[in-house]
Amino acid sequence: MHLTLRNLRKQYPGTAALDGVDLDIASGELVALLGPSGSGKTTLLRIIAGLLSPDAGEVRFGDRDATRLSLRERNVGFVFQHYALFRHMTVAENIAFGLSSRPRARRPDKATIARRVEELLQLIQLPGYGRRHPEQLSGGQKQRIALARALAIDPSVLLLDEPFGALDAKVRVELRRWLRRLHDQTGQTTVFVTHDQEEALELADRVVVLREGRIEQVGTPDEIYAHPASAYVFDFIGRGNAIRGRVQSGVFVAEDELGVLDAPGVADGDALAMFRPHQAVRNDEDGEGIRVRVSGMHRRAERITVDLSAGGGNRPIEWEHVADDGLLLPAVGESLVLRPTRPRFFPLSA
Ligand SMILES: Nc1ncnc2c1ncn2[C@@H]1O[C@H](COP(=O)(O)OP(=O)(O)OP(=O)(O)O)[C@@H](O)[C@H]1O
Repeated sequence: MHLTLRNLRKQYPGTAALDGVDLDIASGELVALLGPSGSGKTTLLRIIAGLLSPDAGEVRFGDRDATRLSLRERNVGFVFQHYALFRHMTVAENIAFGLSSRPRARRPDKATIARRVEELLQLIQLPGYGRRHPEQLSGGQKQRIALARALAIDPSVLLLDEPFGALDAKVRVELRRWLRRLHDQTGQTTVFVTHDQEEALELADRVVVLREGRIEQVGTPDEIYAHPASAYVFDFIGRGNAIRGRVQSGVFVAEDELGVLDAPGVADGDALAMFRPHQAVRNDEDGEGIRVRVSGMHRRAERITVDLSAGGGNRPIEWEHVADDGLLLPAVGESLVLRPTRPRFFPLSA
């Protein structure tokens, strides 16, 4: 099932939760909606689900205009952040719910439902859990059951609203890999909401970055990471350093005479130079780079971060290394020139 979203708008008093969203989602794609709190992710997901009506715009499921259809009529599977399992029901009854609550004419018989439940328990790798009750499950298991329940109805599209948001970090990582494998098996069109960029980049075929109710960029994880369309995306997608300055004839001159960087092909004007903490080298010889002073150093697992400051201490810069025995680190207090190996330049509007 492919989805087409056209010019979706949703206004709340004082806030445009969605301000003209256009998006095409191909059949079988796993798309992540990524953005900070308040950027409109949940509003968009709920409009796709039919839980919320847009003020304007169109939602198409395949060739069908679904804008005014209910959740049930759209036949979507939905998983919320907080396990919405029915506590008084067994796992099997929970998974069966969407099928067993159908009107009699469309309800499969008991044996068919039982077979489907068994299939789904296998698929989510929890065979034999059918008789348990939700309180006998871990948080991660509950979310897998919630997913099985959403899949039971053979949904046209699977919609997941921060499904792993309430789980601890290690379980989250395991579950997102598991979800990716499951998706590769089922090929189910899936839209996944997250504010965690690592989760989006690891899981999705394509990532949609939202900002204040608009789409800032859509692309594969590699495109989004390597070619962020704006300083906003660069910043949101990973850690980054930023230096203000001005580009003139292919050279970026950092403000306050902090240094210069080659900026071939970049348009003249005020700009922000951004680079990742691990994409920089020391370059005291030929002068291209930013003059900095080492203000501190800390180690996190296998990584060492050197804290630098440029221009009298008010511009912190992080320079990250993977620790290895031969590494020659500068001393705290030392001055050096740091050359970003892959800087990106974004125009600064006045
Ligand atoms: N029922 C509502 N009434 C008023 N404003 C709302 C309502 N629902 C959402 N909003 C506003 O719309 C904007 C988008 O909200 P939305 O929940 O879609 O963001 P989000 O990206 O999902 O955020 P989060 O990650 O915090 O869930 C926010 O500014 C929010 O305050």
